[in-house]
Amino acid sequence: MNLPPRRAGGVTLPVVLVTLAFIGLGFFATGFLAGYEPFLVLGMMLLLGLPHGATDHGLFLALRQGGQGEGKGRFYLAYLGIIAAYGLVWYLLPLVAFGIFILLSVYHFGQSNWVDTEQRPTFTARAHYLLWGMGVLLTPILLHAEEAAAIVATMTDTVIATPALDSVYWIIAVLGLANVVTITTLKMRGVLDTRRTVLELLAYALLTLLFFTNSLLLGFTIYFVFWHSLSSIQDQMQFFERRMSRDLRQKLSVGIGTTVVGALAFCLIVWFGPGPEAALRPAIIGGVFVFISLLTMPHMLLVEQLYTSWSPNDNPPDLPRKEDGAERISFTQSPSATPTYV
Ligand SMILES: CC1=C(/C=C/C(C)=C/C=C/C(C)=C/C=O)C(C)(C)CCC1
Repeated sequence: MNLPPRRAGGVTLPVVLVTLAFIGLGFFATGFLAGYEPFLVLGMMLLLGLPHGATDHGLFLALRQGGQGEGKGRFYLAYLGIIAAYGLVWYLLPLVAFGIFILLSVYHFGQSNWVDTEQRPTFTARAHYLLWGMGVLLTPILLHAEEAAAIVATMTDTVIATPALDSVYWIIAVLGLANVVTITTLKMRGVLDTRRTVLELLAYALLTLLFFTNSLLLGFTIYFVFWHSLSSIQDQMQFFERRMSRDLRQKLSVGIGTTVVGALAFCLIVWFGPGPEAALRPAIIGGVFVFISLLTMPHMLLVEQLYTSWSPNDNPPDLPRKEDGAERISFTQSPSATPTYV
C-alpha cells in the first residue's frame, strides 16, 4: 500500500460529516445525545483515540534504528522513566503537573494540525501551534467551565475560579479572531493555498460550533478522536511504511489490535460492572485524565521528535520503501516542496 501524504491537515469529508451530525444532534436532540453520552465518550476514546498512542514503541524504534528491532530495553526504560518522573510531579506539585499537561496538549494538538505546512519548528510555527491548540482546547473547557473545574479539582485538589460567561465569550472571540488572522496571514505569505485556507477557516468554525452545541466531554471526544487521532494515525502509517520492514509493521499491527481488544474488554467490564454513568463521575474522569497525561507525556515527546525529522509531505512516490531494499532513509534533508516560514 502506497499511502498519499495527508492533505488539508487531515480534514476529510467523513470527518466533516461526523462533526456536522454531532452538531445537528447537539442542537436538535440534546436529550437523546445526553442518554448515550457515556457510551459514546468511552467507546470512541477507547476504540479510536487510544490506538493512536499504541504505536509509541514502534515510533521510537523507527526513529532510532530505522526499524531494526533493537533498543527495546532502552525504549521501555526511557518511557517508564519519563512516566515515573512526571508521576512524581503530579504527586508533589499537582497544579504544576496540570499546567504542563495543558501547555503540552495545546502544542501537540496545534502541531498535529499544522505540521505539514510549517514543518521546520521555527518560533513562529511553534507560536501558531500553541494559538490553534488553545482555540480547540480552551473553547470547550471555557464553555463548560463549571464541569471542567469539578474535574480539575479532583486532579489538583484545587478549585479553580471559573470566569463569568461574558469573559468566556470574549476569550473565545479573541482566540477565534487571532486564529482567523493567522490563517489569513499564512495565505497572504503564500504558505497556504486558497483551498487549504478556506478549509482551515471552515474547520475552525465547525469545531467552535461543535463545542457550542455539545457537552464538554462529547465535544472534546469528537475533536480528539476524529480530528486529532485519525490524522495522527494516518501520518504514523505513512512514516512506518518507509521506515520499517513489512515484518515489523505486521508485529506493530498485532500490537494495535491487542490494544483495541483490551480496550473493548475494558468497555465490557465497565458496562456490566459499575455502568458507564458511574464511570463518568468527575473523580473518575479526573483520574482518567491524570492517567492519560502520564501516558501522553512520552507520546508527545516522541511525536515532537517525529515531526522535527519528518513531515507528512516527505513521502514522494518515487522514494524507495523499506521492503524495496532501502536500508535507512534520512528525512532530515527532505525533498519536501512545502514552503516553510521563519
Ligand atoms: C478535555 C478536558 C480536559 C483536558 C484534557 C486534555 C488536555 C487532554 C489531552 C490529551 C492528549 C494530549 C492526548 C494525546 O494524544 C481537562 C482540563 C483535564 C478537564 C476537563 C475536560
